[in-house]
Amino acid sequence: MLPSTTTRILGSFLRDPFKRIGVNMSSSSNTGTTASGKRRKRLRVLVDMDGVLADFEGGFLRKYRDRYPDEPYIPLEARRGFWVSAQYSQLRSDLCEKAISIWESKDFFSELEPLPGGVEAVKEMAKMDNTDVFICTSPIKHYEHCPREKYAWVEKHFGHDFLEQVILTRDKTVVSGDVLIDDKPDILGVEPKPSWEHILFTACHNKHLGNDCPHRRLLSWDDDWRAVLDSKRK
Ligand SMILES: Cc1cn([C@H]2C[C@H](OP(=O)(O)O)[C@@H](CO)O2)c(=O)[nH]c1=O
Ligand SMILES: [Mg+2]
Repeated sequence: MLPSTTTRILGSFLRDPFKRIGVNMSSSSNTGTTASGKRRKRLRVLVDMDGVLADFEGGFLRKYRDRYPDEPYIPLEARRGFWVSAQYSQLRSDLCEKAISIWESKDFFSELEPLPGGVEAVKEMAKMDNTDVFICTSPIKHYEHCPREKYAWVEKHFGHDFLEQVILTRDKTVVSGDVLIDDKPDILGVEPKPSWEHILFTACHNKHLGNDCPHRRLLSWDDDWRAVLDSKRK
């Protein structure tokens, strides 16, 4: 049985008591109404976590150098390719294991520093009319610490209620949305045509990609993310 309108509105209020319920009520489908009476598209924004909100690369390098002070390392300016372990194994094959040991350790994900402006931007998005924001992040398969620590990170930086907005998935192509802001250049999965447009968030490992990479970019959270969202409402 379909939930009644009241149940849906109540559910939406309980999920986000700070959102203006009046706007949600006028948007039982995916549209809302502006002050001028025009229908406005309701937007679903998916925001990646590592490399977009949380500083995976910086956190990795710091802990790798602390644990293996005598081993060679790759400075962030020299990072190429999404997978850290792939580049470390090119440096010396046994460094692959050492790199992996860092993000499989307890406290790695929970202690990542926020990237500048990211938490503030997502909080602002979440308050915008006609906008639903989700943090869409992939856990590593070594699951002892990572999934719990990703939730702990969101709770620490956004508060307990925002846990409602977390999507943990290894396949982001099956998640529906209008945009996915993500630092991984190739996001593949079982769905060949994901509903979202991938906006590539610039990171040390992807900034050198030129025309090989067809996506629109956000250079940082200082870049005009509001314009990107507006472009998807039209
Ligand atoms: C192994 C590895 C993981 N990650 C991140 C990406 C995923 O998080 P996210 O989806 O939040 O970006 C997570 C699991 O792969 O760890 C990197 O960014 N670089 C790496 O080299
Ligand atoms: Mg990422």
